Amino acid sequence: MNILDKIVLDKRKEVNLKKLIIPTTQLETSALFERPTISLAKALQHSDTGIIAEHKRRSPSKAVINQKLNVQDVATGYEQAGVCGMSVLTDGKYFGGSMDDLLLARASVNMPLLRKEFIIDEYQILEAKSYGADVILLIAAILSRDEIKAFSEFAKNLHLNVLLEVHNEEELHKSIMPSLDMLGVNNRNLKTFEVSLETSKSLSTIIPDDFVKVSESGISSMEAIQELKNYGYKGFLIGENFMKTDNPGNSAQQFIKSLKGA
Ligand SMILES: O=C(O)c1ccccc1NCC(=O)[C@H](O)[C@H](O)COP(=O)(O)O
Repeated sequence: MNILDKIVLDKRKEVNLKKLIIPTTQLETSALFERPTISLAKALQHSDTGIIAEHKRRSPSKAVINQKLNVQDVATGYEQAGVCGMSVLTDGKYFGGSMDDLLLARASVNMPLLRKEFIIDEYQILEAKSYGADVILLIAAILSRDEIKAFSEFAKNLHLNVLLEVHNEEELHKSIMPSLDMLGVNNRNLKTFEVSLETSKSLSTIIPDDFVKVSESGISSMEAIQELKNYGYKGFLIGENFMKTDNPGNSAQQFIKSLKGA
């Protein structure tokens, strides 16, 4: 069994258990549920850098990245650096994240927050909204077309942005639909962990112009961003490159400064 199948299997068990502890009615009546959301798609369209900075303690491909920092400091550092939005990994078993990370990030900043999760159930979308997210991620590799349609429409009804992630042509063709805001190309193959920016370049031509294009993973230089911009990318999701440092906010600030000066 590959790692993605294993993650999904664990996620189903986790979600089924969570439903017993916090019922959907409780999520829907939480204080944060009715708040207005902030659009990441709009922020990216109007940005000259397009950086979405991630909070990522560890990962299946890299084990430990940074266990020392707290999410509030990382979030405020990213906001002060001028990023367009922040991605918060909420998976505990494989990434060391939690829903509390999302909540604490929401309490600290006023920029678009993406819940980075393996979404396989509408329950997780309600959870995302009630813990302060503005955007959800849907991963084409683990969802059918019908699920992508149902989950994205469900999220749109909650005024959440939807970022749909693909890694190859087949996933892209399966996923194109009007209920998506952003199309993300993950440069990392989530089954083998191989990373290549060529994936973003080659898929760029077949992504319709109606979607904001986001390139994800393995981005660590401003040269890479400048090149990806030539392929129409507006958003750049960066995790490890910032999180492996002692001060991710500072790293993001330096990165953005050099991007703007280039
Ligand atoms: O990062 C991993 O090892 C990973 C493994 C399996 C599924 C997902 C995984 N990562 C999620 C992400 O998409 C990245 O955290 C995100 O794009 C940032 O990537 P990077 O800048 O390379 O940390």
